[in-house]
Amino acid sequence: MALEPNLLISWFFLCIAATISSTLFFFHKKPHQFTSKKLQRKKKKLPPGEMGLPWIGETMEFYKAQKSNQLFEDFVNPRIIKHGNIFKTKIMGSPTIVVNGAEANRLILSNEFNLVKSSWPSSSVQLMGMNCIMAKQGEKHRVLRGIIGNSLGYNGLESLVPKLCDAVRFHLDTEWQGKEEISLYRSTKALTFSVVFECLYGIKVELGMLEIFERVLDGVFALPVEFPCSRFGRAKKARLEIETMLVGKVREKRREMEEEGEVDRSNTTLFSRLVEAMIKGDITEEEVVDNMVLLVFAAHDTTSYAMAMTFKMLAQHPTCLDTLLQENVQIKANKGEGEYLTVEDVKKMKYSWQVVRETMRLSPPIFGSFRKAVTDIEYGGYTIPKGWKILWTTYGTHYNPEIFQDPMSFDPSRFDKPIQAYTYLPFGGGPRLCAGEDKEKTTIEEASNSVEETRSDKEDEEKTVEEASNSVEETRSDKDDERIRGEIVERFDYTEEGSTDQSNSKTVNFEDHDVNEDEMEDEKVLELFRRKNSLRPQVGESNNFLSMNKSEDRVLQFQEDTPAETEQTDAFHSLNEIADLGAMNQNSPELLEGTKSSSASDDDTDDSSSNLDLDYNLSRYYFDGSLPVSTHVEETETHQDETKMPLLCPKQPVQRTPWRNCCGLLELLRAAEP
Ligand code: HEM
Repeated sequence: MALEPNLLISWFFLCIAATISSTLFFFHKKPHQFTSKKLQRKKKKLPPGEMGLPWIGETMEFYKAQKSNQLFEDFVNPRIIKHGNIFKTKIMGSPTIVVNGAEANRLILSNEFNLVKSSWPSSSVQLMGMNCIMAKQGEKHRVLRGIIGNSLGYNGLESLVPKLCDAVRFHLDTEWQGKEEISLYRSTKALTFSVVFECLYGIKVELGMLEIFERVLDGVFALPVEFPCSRFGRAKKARLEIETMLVGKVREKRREMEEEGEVDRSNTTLFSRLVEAMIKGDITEEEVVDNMVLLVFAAHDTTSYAMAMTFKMLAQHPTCLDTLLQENVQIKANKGEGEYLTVEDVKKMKYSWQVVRETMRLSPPIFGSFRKAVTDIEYGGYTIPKGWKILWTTYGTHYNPEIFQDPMSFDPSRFDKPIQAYTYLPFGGGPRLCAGEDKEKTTIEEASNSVEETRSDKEDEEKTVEEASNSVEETRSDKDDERIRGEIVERFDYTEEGSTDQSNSKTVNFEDHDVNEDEMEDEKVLELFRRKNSLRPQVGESNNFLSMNKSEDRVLQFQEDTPAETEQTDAFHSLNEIADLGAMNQNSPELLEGTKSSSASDDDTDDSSSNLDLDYNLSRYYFDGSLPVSTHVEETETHQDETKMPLLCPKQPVQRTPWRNCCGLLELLRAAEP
């Protein structure tokens, strides 16, 4: 009992100590937390821009621009002018930051898995498959990348090149030989589709297969609403058909390979490599099938466009065509009768590759693509909040006069000089750099060469062909490719989603932010826009702008006046089911209508009278209606001596000049001479 007062005193002091320390803690800690949060919130400055209407945001403007194939010109560019190279918007429920410029490209593309992750709309993921490489992160991505990359790298190409030669030759013989009219884009599509199936998979293309795949493609950017009659519903049905077919092929291949035992490495296809990995247990059957589906689209839809545009550019630039032909003549001069091209020959096609690169600078087959921030990213004085979508574009640098002088002119020789990293991005960059870059290069160049072979049979008699130089320097692009590939392997650790490795990053914050995550998760944003052509000027190039618009208007005026155009479009409708182009399709008949009417109402069209021939020809670039009608090269960029150059019209009869060795693509260009 005597201890009681002491206990009380101790208790009393204890209470006082606790009160003081908790008060100190409260006053010391809480205000600090409060202040820092406030400061942090203050630090998070969103880029300028408008979020538009609730939920819908600026989706309507976005769709409208996309529908008229003017996504950059009508949606991105006006906002760059207003807000700068980085701006915010909201598209299809997702808050999105659009970034432009080399620095931003580097930050976003090189920090895949660290700061951002690839982010596809749910319609695309459902149609390509949850297990395709584009939807994979981390280790799974690395494994798939290894399998695909090995088949498409230069080593894999060694066995692929002869097959590509055969495929191109066969296509020219069967589809071009003796024809007076060629639908160029349809033709390149059919060619690249068969190249993927027959050369990469070793599967014979059967009648109707391309059409089924086109039905899937039609739904890739549609709203994921699955009614039997909706575009997405039709696409899903087509995907199921493909899946059933591919599962059968995969199982058959597996049986075959298991019975054979050791695989003959010299004759492996991408398909057999995928199945081999499945047998080893590295990937599943679903992964094999989904990646086969994805690769069909990734490979054929892009390459066919690049190929068609390359031929168009060559048709419009005869001096470039001559130089390209010379290069091919020289390569052929060193080949024996019936001898196949090799990867080394392809490497020598320096100028041919420059032509293709320049074409893809002006008309990149892919507009750009979307990512999603996996953490807050500080860039350019602004915060890109975690969970927001990020759209990087090829156009932000491809059309920049500070990077590419006189950006709207077609000048393959600009690739003589080194190109700054992350300014030229038709194949993307970073860990998701296109896996098929080398193969794409080879297919297009082979088409030129096969054609050249037929042409030069005749030319050989007329010309003394110089000895081809076997020591053609490795192009800068080759070195670049190697470097980038090296970067992918060495620099990027395949850390799982949400990794906080900041080695390549700018300032990175890891705090959560106020934006509703459910909203972020909405995957309905359109991604990977194939930006067709319709050349437009760069921001601030007002002189160019005017003259180009005039030029385009003239073209469009003629389109309206040219009955051939309607015929072509009609023929296209009856030819295939792709004519069922919905509102989202950039090449829809509505687009044709829309373009016509807008041109008709423009006053500038009168200026065109002095260039009727040129415009008439230009106006014929329909490519089956699958490309925008306004494909043309502006008068300003055409050399004086080229202005009367007749242009390749895929549907234009070429009877004026007899076909010499008639199956060549480039021969056709020649045949269009007046
Ligand atoms: C002109 C032709 C081509 C162009 C312009 C092109 C463009 C691109 C671009 C821009 C990307 C990156 C997308 C992104 O960052 O989200 C990409 C990725 C990819 N491409 Fe291509 N591509 C072409 C041809 C091919 C071919 C022929 C193949 C295969 C045979 C292919 C297979 C792939 C694959 C698998 C990916 C995904 C890579 C990954 O996620 O790691 N592409 N392509």
